[in-house]
Amino acid sequence: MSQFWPRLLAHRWQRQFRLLAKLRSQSKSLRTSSQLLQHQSGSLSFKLEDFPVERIRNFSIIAHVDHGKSTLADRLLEITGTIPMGDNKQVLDRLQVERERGITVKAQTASLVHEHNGTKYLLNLIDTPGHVDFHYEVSRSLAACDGVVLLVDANQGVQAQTVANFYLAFEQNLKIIPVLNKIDLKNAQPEVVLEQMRNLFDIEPDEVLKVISSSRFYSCYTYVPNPRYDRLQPLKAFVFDSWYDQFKGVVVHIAICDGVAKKGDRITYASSGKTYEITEIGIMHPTQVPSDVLYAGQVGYAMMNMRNTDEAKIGDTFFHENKRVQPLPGFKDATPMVFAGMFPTDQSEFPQMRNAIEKLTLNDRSVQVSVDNSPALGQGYRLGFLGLLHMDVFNQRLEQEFDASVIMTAPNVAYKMKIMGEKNLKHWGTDFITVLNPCLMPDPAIITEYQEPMVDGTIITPADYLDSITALSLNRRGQLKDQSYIDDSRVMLRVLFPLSEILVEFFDELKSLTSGYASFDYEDAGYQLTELVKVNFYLNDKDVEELTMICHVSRARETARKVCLKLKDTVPRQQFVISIQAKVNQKVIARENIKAYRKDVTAKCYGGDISRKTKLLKRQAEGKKRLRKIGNIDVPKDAFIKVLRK
Ligand SMILES: Nc1nc2c(ncn2[C@@H]2O[C@H](COP(=O)(O)OP(=O)(O)OP(=O)(O)O)[C@@H](O)[C@H]2O)c(=O)[nH]1
Repeated sequence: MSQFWPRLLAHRWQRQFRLLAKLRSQSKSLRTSSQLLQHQSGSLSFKLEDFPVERIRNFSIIAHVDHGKSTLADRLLEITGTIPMGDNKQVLDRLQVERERGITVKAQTASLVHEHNGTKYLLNLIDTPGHVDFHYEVSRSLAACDGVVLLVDANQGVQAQTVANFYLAFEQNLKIIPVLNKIDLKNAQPEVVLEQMRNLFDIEPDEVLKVISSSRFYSCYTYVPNPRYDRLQPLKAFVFDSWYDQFKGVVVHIAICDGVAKKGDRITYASSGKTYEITEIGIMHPTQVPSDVLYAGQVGYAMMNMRNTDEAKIGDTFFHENKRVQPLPGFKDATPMVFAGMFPTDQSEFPQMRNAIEKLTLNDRSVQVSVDNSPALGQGYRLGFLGLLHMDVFNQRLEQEFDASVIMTAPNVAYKMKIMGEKNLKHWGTDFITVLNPCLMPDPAIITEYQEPMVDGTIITPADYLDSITALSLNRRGQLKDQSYIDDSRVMLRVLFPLSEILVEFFDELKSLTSGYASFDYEDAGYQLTELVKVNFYLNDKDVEELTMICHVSRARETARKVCLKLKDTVPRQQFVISIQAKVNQKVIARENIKAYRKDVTAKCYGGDISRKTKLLKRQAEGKKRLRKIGNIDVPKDAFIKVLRK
């Protein structure tokens, strides 16, 4: 039945449905928040003034995926009476995408008060994501901390992200409190894991706290040093996160270094010189609770009637108007690894999509945004992400939090190319260009050198799988750099991979080869010389630009064949034969044919009902508007997406 519905109606209906689902999920999370707020009676039961820096502890919980960070945060919130005791599960994972996927994608802050040996402490804890794609969140959070709790699962042991997170904290000179978690599990091997920690991090077994569901954890914050700031100095506040609240506008997360910030204060941002009035200020307890004031060493949120989302620059410093202080160094920009085009499903929705992207990137500064245009998909953006999961989550958040309906093209990496010829140098403005969009790759005749992005991969695996992992790595053009045992039966491998080789299905293959026992993490390793080709696709000799791709010489034929087959399945038959070809430098490397088919929409109308025939022909004409004409071939717009999606 639905195939006879006008598409627009179906599209509207889908949007309505999404909106309804969104409202339902919002009211659910509002219920949870209001329960929490009721528990807090809407105000704080303590005074922030009573917490000088000596009685403040700011720390992050860091670990590999699923090692128990959010659960530990739940227990701490309960033990300190911040939330009622009960069946609390990952309370700080507030986003719908986090609840649905069961992973943390956004670092979340909570301030709590706990009494230890007769002294009350103000704890500010940050629950961080574990997945490599969100490591920017972790590194940003560490800027507001003096220490970290490094959690290790006693069953799984040290994993690839444990190593990455350890070094992140180590390089920032933070106090590391090692905690062995899940020691209640039947298969827990605390002795083996302690040995791994000694081998890899030089941490002695007696330095490690052993906990079951965090029951003994609460006292470990006493090992975190207190912040070294001064309440009596002029105000210096550091902005380490920001987000857009539908009702309240732009909200910033701040760490007060020196001085005191109060509601009504006029403050100036170091980077823009713009001045605002603080309209609300408070702490996350664990939801926003106004306190009207924040003192040196404390962490909280503030609102200041910003008109544009780009005014809340993460990494910025603010101070009292006319009382300028030396700003803090800020953050290094994230280096995007994967790029993809993003277009509205309907061009008339471009303004809504732009608005949604602006608001969401306020909460996720690791996304790089530039304007893009495609002949088939219209006006849109080219976005840079830290990985495929990051790209997927961003897409889902756009739909769930902003009701934006978007199309994403296939992901690609950024290649570098050296070009020659004076005319070309003038045209490009440089002899070394970065190509983010394969369509914009110059003619290979003027390219003298190709470079592709590389990553340093860390794989931790039981030794039994060593041979199959080595074979997989070689098949992905990996170069084995190092191999060492971290205990009697587990090995850590360092492999240099071309980034393009680990983007698609590598992780899944690794997991299935090792029955889920291997873990993988990677970091940027610069660029390396390579051999690349541009593959163009043609339908009856017409170039289909949006399918153009750049790949390694050795991969061209296999990739081209896959895309041709997918096109054959996706492009509807027409009244003539369609030839599909993939070419490199005008040489055909793969081809398929789609047989002719004569479609007569009026065929089912026997008899002479002319009005029915006219109606069918009119509907067919309307349908053509949604088609992209390539030469004389009508291709539905979603056919590209189906082909581009791997
Ligand atoms: N048996 C046992 N299970 C635990 C313990 N701590 C956490 N878990 C379980 O481990 C799973 C993962 O816990 P999370 O707290 O979501 O892990 P996480 O590190 O926050 O996960 P990401 O945010 O996705 O990286 C959940 O099913 C928890 O119930 C523990 O001490 N013992």
